[in-house]
Amino acid sequence: MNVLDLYQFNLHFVFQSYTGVDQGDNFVGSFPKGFGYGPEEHDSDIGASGGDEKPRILLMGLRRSGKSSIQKVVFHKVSPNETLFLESTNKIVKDDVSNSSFVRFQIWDLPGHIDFFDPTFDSENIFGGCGALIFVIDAQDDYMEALVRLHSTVERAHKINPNIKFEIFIHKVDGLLDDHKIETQRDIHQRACDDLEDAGLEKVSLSFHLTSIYDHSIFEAFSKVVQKLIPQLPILENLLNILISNSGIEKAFLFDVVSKIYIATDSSPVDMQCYELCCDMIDVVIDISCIYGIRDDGAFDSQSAAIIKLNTNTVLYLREVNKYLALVCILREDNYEKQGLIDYNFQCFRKSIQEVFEVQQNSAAGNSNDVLMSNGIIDKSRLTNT
Ligand SMILES: Nc1nc2c(ncn2[C@@H]2O[C@H](COP(=O)(O)OP(=O)(O)OP(=O)(O)O)[C@@H](O)[C@H]2O)c(=O)[nH]1
Repeated sequence: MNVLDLYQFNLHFVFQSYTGVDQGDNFVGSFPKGFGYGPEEHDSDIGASGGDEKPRILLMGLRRSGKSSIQKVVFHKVSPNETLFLESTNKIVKDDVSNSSFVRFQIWDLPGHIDFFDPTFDSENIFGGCGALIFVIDAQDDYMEALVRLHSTVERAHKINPNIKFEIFIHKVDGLLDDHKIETQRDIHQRACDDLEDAGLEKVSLSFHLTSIYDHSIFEAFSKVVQKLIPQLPILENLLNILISNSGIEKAFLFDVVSKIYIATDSSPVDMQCYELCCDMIDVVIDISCIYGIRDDGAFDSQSAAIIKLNTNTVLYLREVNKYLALVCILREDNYEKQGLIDYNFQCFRKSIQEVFEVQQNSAAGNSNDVLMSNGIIDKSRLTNT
């Protein structure tokens, strides 16, 4: 069920600006031209060299476990039902996700049948430049074979690159009852860790996520994977903490608009319903922009903003941070009375984010990590509550 239905809210839009897109080629709900991850999808033979310095995320797992579906749903806006007809992947499929400075990486979808001992499988290159390895396990199937495969994959990958982060997606949990989900996660966790311990690899840490393409869990899990690859994460979290504590905001997410993965949030726990609500708000804003927008170079600009008042005395507040990032906040209606303060604090927040970008660029140009560390601390006095 759509979360928006649950809340039965009265919709009050305040579009301070919606500079939209050309309507000719796009129907409502689609992403406008030039507002996607781009068609840079390459097929590659096993062992072909990547030759790109962007962080790499590998999608691995047995055949039909759901790897390609995850990639298509999260990064190409394919609807979950359409994945029923996806063909099996026979080669490594590389997908370049470069839509913002914070979210720049490649996803490599590896076929389920890969043989590590095949001489054409260049594991040094494939695991060597990899930031995170997502191993997908089909929770609706017998997972014993998948666990054996997971173990050999982790063993091999860790030997080549000890810095890889291993993320286990216990996938297709939409078919399981709540109790069964928890029990499956516990069992897989236990067995996978026991296997590693037996092999003397107890120091290798695995993270587990319950996922499905039929709800927001896959976006949430991907958000967490991507966040681990963002060196500026502590700075971003700190900025969000300062923003919410000075503005009477309950929860704030910094969203990558296209994928709807959140690249940072404040340090209060993430409630799935809040996350879904914020995702739905982004969809609504894009749809409205597509219908009523007047510009053809993107759905947003720096002045774009939207406010939705729910009949639960809650306000959703969305502001564009830049072309790719949006701040989405949830706050009580009473606190929204100080809109000027929130707007002012947001401007400071946005400026600080830009500084983080600039420092990152300077750092890349000067090839100095020190620059990032020394200049990355944002001046707290810019977020004021006076
Ligand atoms: N119920 C359910 N089915 C899913 C989910 N994710 C993927 N599937 C289905 O699983 C089947 C296999 O998905 P693929 O994405 O082709 O699997 P794959 O791992 O890429 O397969 P190979 O390319 O053969 O390695 C498809 O019919 C999908 O619709 C999910 O979250 N829930």
